[in-house]
Amino acid sequence: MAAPARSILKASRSPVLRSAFSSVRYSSTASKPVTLKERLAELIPAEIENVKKIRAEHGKKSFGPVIVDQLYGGMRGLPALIWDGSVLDADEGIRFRGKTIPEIQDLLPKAPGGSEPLPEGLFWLLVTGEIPTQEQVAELSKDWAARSAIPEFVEEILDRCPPTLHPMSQFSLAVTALNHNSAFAKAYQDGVSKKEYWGPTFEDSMDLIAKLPNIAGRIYRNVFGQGKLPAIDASKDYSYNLASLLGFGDNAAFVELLRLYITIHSDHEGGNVSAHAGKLVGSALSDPFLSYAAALNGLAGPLHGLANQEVLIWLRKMQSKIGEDATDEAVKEYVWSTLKNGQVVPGYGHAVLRKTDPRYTAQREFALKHLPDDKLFKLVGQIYTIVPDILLEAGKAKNPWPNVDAHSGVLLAHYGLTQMQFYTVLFGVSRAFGVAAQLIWDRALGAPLERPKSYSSALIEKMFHGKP
Ligand SMILES: CC(=O)SCCNC(=O)CCNC(=O)[C@H](O)C(C)(C)COP(=O)(O)OP(=O)(O)OC[C@H]1O[C@@H](n2cnc3c(N)ncnc32)[C@H](O)[C@@H]1OP(=O)(O)O
Ligand SMILES: O=C([O-])CC(=O)C(=O)O
Repeated sequence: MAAPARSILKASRSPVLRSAFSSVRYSSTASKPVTLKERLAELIPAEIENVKKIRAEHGKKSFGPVIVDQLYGGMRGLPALIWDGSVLDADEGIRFRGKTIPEIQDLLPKAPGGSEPLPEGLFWLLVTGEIPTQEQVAELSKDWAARSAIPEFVEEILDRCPPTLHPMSQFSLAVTALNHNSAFAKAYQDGVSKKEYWGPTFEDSMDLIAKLPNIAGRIYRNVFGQGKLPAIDASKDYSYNLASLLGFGDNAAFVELLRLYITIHSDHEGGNVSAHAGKLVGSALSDPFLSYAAALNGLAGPLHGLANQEVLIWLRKMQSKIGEDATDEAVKEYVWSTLKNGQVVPGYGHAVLRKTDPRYTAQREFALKHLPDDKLFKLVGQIYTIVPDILLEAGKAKNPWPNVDAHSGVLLAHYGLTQMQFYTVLFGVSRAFGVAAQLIWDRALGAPLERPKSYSSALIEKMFHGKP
């Protein structure tokens, strides 16, 4: 993050943002840790006041002009959204509540014997701005395990899907169907006051996250014929259970990989397609299941989350064309042929980032530790030395460096999760953490219906006709 943005965060009056930099709050009662919902209930009133104050002091201040190119250019750089869980700096990459990936790897609680952060802790951090205790994280694992069962009719929906239906479409169907039991939808019908929206949103968000492993596991086993689903183990953490549902519970390194994977894919500020889709749909007071299904439909696009599937397909095609131990020259030729065919190099470039994605680096470090001799990992490393120069020479991409998707599939494939059509489902499990955290805050802070202004080209021509 750029230095001014960092100091703004540090100087923030927001109790939530400020707490990311201050010491951890522990329970006053020794026997029972403060739950996430209790902590939220403590934080919300002060944050409501804080937002009021910001709007009173700065509400009429400008971020600068909006130019016509931004309307035609996918709104790049247009300041348009509030998103509290994370902020992205073009050069440094993502910070979760002010913390870099190496910092959260260091600070968040780990599983016994593990060295990667537990995603439960990341969710706590996204929601509260605070690093939870080991006990609080263990309570969250238990809570999610207790909420993890999916209704029988959702199981039936998944079982009836043809295996040829893409796993992301199945995922979105199942998440949409969870709205059947939405606490928010019910509370709204029952006439809940606006001030209470956050409570049922919190319950739905917790249910959503908790149920995703069972949905993902069922899709994986149905589509790829991997046999019966085991039961969730209430004594284990979220990532262990997800790994177990996929059939990899006895592989400790894979479980660690999932802990890292879910943590780093969780949030990438608010303007990316999936996060924004979730927030936008949530602004109509659609419940968290409907909102997150919208996010998943965006994540399923090849320029966004599906790129992790595309990377593996591209790498495998490359290997079959030029062999496993190809020379740099052969790789260069293959990359150029991709560009000359009018295709993008998947896993490279980014709408905001302008340097190597720190999530790529975190995954590379995991690979160096656990699978340094994997052939596909070596190819990924070789490509890193080749693609940026080619993209620069081609002269179009603003960012020639790799993003998170350039590395994730290689790690999953190493442990035997080779079905790349499934990869974006795992991304979707993780991204729910960030979208859900913001949905809770949006409802707590009374975020309004989103409705930006659009213009026709004819009107733009008329507005600026004859003006320099
Ligand atoms: C989780 C995530 O969502 S991370 C991103 C995952 N997506 C990918 O990896 C797909 C490959 N990358 C891309 O397509 C792009 O870099 C995106 C979609 C991520 C960002 O798009 P933009 O913000 O429009 O990028 P940018 O401004 O650099 O694009 C300018 C031009 O360079 C091209 N370009 C950008 N990245 C690449 C690439 N990796 N390979 C080839 N061309 C590229 C764009 O297609 C565009 O071409 P055009 O002028 O003919 O339309
Ligand atoms: O930030 C973006 O535009 C894309 C995204 O979600 C990510 O990189 O994780």
